[in-house]
Amino acid sequence: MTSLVKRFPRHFAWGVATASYQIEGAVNEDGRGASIWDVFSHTPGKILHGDTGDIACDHYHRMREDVNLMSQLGISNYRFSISWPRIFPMGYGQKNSRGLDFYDQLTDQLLQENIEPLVTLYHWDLPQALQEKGGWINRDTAFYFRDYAVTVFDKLGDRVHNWITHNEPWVTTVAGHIQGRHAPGLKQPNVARKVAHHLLLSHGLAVESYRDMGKGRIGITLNLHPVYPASSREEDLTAQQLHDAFHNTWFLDPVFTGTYPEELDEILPFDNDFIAEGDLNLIQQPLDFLGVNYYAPHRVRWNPDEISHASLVILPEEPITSMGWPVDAKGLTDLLIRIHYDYGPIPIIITENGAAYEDVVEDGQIHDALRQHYLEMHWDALANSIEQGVPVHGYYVWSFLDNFEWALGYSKRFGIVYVDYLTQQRIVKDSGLAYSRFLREFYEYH
Ligand SMILES: OC[C@@H]1[C@@H](O)[C@H](O)[C@@H](O)c2nc(CNc3ccccc3)cn21
Repeated sequence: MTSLVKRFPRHFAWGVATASYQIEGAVNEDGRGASIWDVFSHTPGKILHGDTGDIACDHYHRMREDVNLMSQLGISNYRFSISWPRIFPMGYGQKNSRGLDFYDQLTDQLLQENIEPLVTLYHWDLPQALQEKGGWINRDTAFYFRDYAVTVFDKLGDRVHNWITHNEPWVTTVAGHIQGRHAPGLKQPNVARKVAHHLLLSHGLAVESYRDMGKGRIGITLNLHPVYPASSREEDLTAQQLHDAFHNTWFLDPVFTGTYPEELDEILPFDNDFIAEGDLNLIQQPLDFLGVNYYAPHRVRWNPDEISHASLVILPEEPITSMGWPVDAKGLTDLLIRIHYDYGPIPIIITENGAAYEDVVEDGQIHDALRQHYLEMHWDALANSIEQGVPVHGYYVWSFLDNFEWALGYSKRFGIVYVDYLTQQRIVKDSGLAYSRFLREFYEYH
């Protein structure tokens, strides 16, 4: 392990990540408005076991304890998201000062513990009031997002200098509007291109506003996968191209080149009546970094019945996590090198990487060797990327705490800290202790 710390630059930002709806709870407190995830999780049949984020990790009431635990573990960077409906219960208009106060106090607590905040403005919890006006299908939502971002920049921008506009707009678009397995639960492929465009437009508007207000760094986080063909057959190579457009270049291209990939039109044709003059220039705002959420590669075979014309292939004997995702750290290196050579030397931050496994509490401990091994393999792959010239500036474990895993509720645990949801007790897992030891070695070496 010690040799690993030498392979990362001195100012590399090691951290942990969470998201508001997944950990906060307190959904009806201090003036918070409803989000689309409150509505979705309370809709029968949408979430495994009928779980909701009503309480989650009760982080809204345990914030100081949680920040203190990060500090005890030697964590010096924390990525969290802000709940838009805590700030604007109706999505726009009347601000909720008690909602702003929570994030103000969280920021101050982090800085007191010498933990650098990385703030995500949108991690899927759209105010329900905006969904009732069309949500991301409505172009107005992009401008409401800009106004929300400006309000948060104004409140926290003197102390928060690292910002992410959106977490995984692909998931909001596809899981939320095509597959229906995420909020708002729509199955309308014909609106997907418009939803993605409005999400990207809101990103560009927020970045443009930040350039007038702030002196820090701002980027976007995309969930990206290297895409490998299952064979060298022509149809599998075609599947690779279309799947890559659907999962990766649909969002990478507009953000970095101001264009949409032509391959996408084969699988999601659209009449571009929703693209206004200047939109793509706005979306292509220069960024300070690209956030990459990496969990696993995609190996694909041709399947015209799938929207991307590709099905995922899991090789026999290939190790998988309890999400069914392959464990392949080299995929991270392959992905970062591709981004670097296709989109230029944009600084990269791994804003999420982690694994869910079945955790068992034994004598008050959790011996999660598989998760620890997963993480260490990916740190090695990240070092390989840096050694091959990719400017990686940070890495955030998903997640600090076990939390509400969207449609899977509390059935999947990604945390390096175990949460007993009956008692809200936090127990640092072996992977969390290993991370702490690694961080200590890193800071001692540098
Ligand atoms: O699933 C684990 C995490 C999730 O808890 C985070 O909120 C989210 O940002 C997140 N993104 C991925 C990777 N992308 C993905 C999204 C939907 C289905 C499968 C993978 C994993 N995760």
